[in-house]
Amino acid sequence: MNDAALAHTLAEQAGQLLLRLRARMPEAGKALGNEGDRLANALILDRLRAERPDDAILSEEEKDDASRCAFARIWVIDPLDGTREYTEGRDDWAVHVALAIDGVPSVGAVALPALGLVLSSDAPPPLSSEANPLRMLVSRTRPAAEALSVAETLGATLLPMGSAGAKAMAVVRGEADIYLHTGGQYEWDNCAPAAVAIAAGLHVSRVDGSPLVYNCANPWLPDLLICHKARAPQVLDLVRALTPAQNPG
Ligand SMILES: Nc1ncnc2c1ncn2[C@@H]1O[C@H](COP(=O)(O)O)[C@@H](OP(=O)(O)O)[C@H]1O
Ligand SMILES: [Mg+2]
Repeated sequence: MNDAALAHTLAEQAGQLLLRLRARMPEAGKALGNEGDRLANALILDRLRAERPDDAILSEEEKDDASRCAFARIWVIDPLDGTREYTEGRDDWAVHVALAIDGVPSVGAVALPALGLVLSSDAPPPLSSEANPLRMLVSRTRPAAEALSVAETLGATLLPMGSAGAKAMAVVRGEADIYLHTGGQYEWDNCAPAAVAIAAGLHVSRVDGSPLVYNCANPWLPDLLICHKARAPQVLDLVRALTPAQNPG
């Protein structure tokens, strides 16, 4: 099985496990989230260790191992992104399985199990046109101030949604136009979404316009922009205008 097929299979299987678990204990709240994180992580990591023993792994639910920084190939895993939404019985949660090679999000699969979908970098859907007014995704629990400000300037409609994967895939699927986030995320929150969005032909970057780089010693990767390529310069300019200029002296 090639890397893309493996990512797709693991995201899909973990998603099915999470759906079955939630059907068994729908009211369990935090305990459901913890159990979902643990079981989905075990499923993905057991299989990865068996099938790709020479690759490094970074997972939200696994103790980090500093030796990973020496590896060119690293699987970056979020077994359950949008844990809060998962426990609330909502649809906006995801499973992320990505492979970064030399820091680049090269292969990825994002399962949206409650929607019965797996989006993957080897077969992304065709892009649709932007809507008018633009539709802009923000976190439903902690919308970034910069995103709210940019949305107002663009006259964009706000779409609050949980999960970085669900939001990124909403742009890939043509359900929304811009996902702009600032203030905090880790590599596992955005690596698989970035891989799928790049393969789909979207603009994917940090909010300063630089590329998202993976397998850094510190996995903190706190901001991103995903949108149509033609829209990116305008959004990046608007974010820059909000960022206080650095004082060199
Ligand atoms: N300010 C922040 N600091 C750290 N992580 C953040 C964050 N904002 C969002 N995230 C993480 O990004 C994912 C999507 O968040 P949101 O739904 O608010 O957009 C969540 O992942 P998990 O559900 O895997 O913890 C959340 O923990
Ligand atoms: Mg996450």
